[in-house]
Amino acid sequence: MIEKNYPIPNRNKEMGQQVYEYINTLAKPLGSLGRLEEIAIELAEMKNEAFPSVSPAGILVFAADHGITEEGVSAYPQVVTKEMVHNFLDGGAGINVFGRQIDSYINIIDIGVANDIEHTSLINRKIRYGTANFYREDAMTRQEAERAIEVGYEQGSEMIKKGAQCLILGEMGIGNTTASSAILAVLSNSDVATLVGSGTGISQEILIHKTKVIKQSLQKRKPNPHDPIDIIVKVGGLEIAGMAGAMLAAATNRVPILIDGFICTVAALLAKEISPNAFDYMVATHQSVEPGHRIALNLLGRKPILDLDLRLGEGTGAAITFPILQSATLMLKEMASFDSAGISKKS
Ligand SMILES: O=C(O)c1ccc[n+]([C@@H]2O[C@H](COP(=O)([O-])O)[C@@H](O)[C@H]2O)c1
Ligand SMILES: Cc1cc2nc[nH]c2cc1C
Repeated sequence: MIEKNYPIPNRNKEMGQQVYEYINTLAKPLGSLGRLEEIAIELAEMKNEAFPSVSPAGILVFAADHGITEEGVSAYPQVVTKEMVHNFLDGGAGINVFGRQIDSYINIIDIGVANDIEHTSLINRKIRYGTANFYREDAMTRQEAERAIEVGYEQGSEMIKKGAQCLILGEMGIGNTTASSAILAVLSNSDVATLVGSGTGISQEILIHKTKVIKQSLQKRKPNPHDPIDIIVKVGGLEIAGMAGAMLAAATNRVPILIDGFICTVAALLAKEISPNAFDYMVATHQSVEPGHRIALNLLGRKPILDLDLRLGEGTGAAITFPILQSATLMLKEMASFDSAGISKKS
């Protein structure tokens, strides 16, 4: 069913144990840096390094359109995807601001926007001009779904070659909460109504309509819950598949994956379905307002670090959380020990 195997190494638990013991020598009450200590251990296990670094981060924003927008499921018109890509390229979007704040690399990738975009900084890897309307037909072909994962893998690998020490995956795609909700309903085998949300901000009336559209689409398309590629083919999104591919590249290279909001977490679930080991490299950064995000994170098995009522996407929540990961690595690198600082130990 899955044509490609990804050689993802296991996290090094022995390294984790070593770092745990080292943290206990630092000049602070035992365990007093709480989850920061857990994060430091996890990063050390992922990178197989006692003093891991997450700087610089590499941000990849995958942009694509969704044919399902024809059914009136978003608060904004499809053309906003293209307009926001221009905004990313001009440096004015939320992710640009937070990306600059953390001195990251940032690449904007057109993996399936419905319009042509001319810009020297744009990475044009367009697979098709938006997905098909999955209420009426499959979103894409199997070849396109596999290609989207491959493009993501290539983009992730390139960013890592450039020197990124962790990847932040972001997305832009009007209508992609509808695709993500459909994917999550299949993967979690739950009722659509329990996980669907207002995305960019639709009314209660449109939310009921969106729920119906997803339910009926799933009845018609019948995605195979055991075949992640088939789920992408039937109800997926090109940017969602691209993010999953980039996550597989990160995991293959022992690079931590900073998972953003609802759409990104659904991509993480797909990556985990494709290659379960990828899970070892995933850090859930924040809890989005979108109701399906809680379900997606539970299914993934990761606890988010922040809860700031965000629902923007683009990778913004992950970029905002990045300094916390950086704090964990600096704790390891720079804190003095009881011995070096001449501090008396616990009596
Ligand atoms: O990341 C999230 O949790 C999130 C939650 C709601 C909306 N979004 C963003 O909003 C867009 C999709 O919303 P919609 O209503 O058009 O499906 C898409 O561009 C996402 O980046 C993102
Ligand atoms: C303006 C705008 C910016 C976005 N960024 C991610 N999704 C978005 C949706 C809209 C509508």
